[in-house]
Amino acid sequence: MNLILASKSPRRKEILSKLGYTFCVIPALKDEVFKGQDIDAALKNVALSKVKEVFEKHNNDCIIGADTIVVYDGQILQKPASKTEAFKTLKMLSGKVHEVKTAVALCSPNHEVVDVVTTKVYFKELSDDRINDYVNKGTCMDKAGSYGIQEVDFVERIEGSYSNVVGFPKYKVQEFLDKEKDHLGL
Ligand SMILES: Cc1cn([C@H]2C[C@H](O)[C@@H](COP(=O)(O)OP(=O)(O)OP(=O)(O)O)O2)c(=O)[nH]c1=O
Repeated sequence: MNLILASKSPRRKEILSKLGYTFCVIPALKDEVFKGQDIDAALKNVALSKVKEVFEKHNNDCIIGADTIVVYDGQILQKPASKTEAFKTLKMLSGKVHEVKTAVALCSPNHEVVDVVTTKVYFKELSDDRINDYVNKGTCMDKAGSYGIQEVDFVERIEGSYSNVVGFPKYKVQEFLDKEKDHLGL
């Protein structure tokens, strides 16, 4: 049984590699649809849909994937549609606390599992110039909440997993893959 990462995220690929796993990357292609009132349940569904899409074509393998969102004041903040939206999002998050939630999902011939990890992130007060400098670089465009914790100094402190904010909570990924290690020949 082979391990497949159902993600185009370079950060997820890097984290899984650093955990010592050998795998191939086959991103899920379907759009992410958040449905229902409960944010955690909707996020789990999105992560599961990614791994199930890839498992349909690779049903003898172990597929792991994830979906990350930022939640502020009950709002789901995904990747920005424009730099203007990114600026507005970061101005809204300035000086406030928000949550970053990542759902990790695994699907294999042996079992299917999904769980959500939440990290609280406290932002510093950010000036418009500081926000503009970051947004104009453009690297915010492929990141939930319009920022990458790994590339900004906006954060006062966090409560919870740092790797979860980046998009792949190491302890959860390890927990899920430990259950598959015999089948993965590890
Ligand atoms: C909040 C935050 C998000 N992110 C990234 C992680 C994810 O790549 C992205 C959230 O979008 P996702 O839809 O979770 O992932 P993706 O589109 O990058 O890849 P795929 O759907 O194929 O798995 O935001 C950071 O890199 N740093 C951060 O601090």
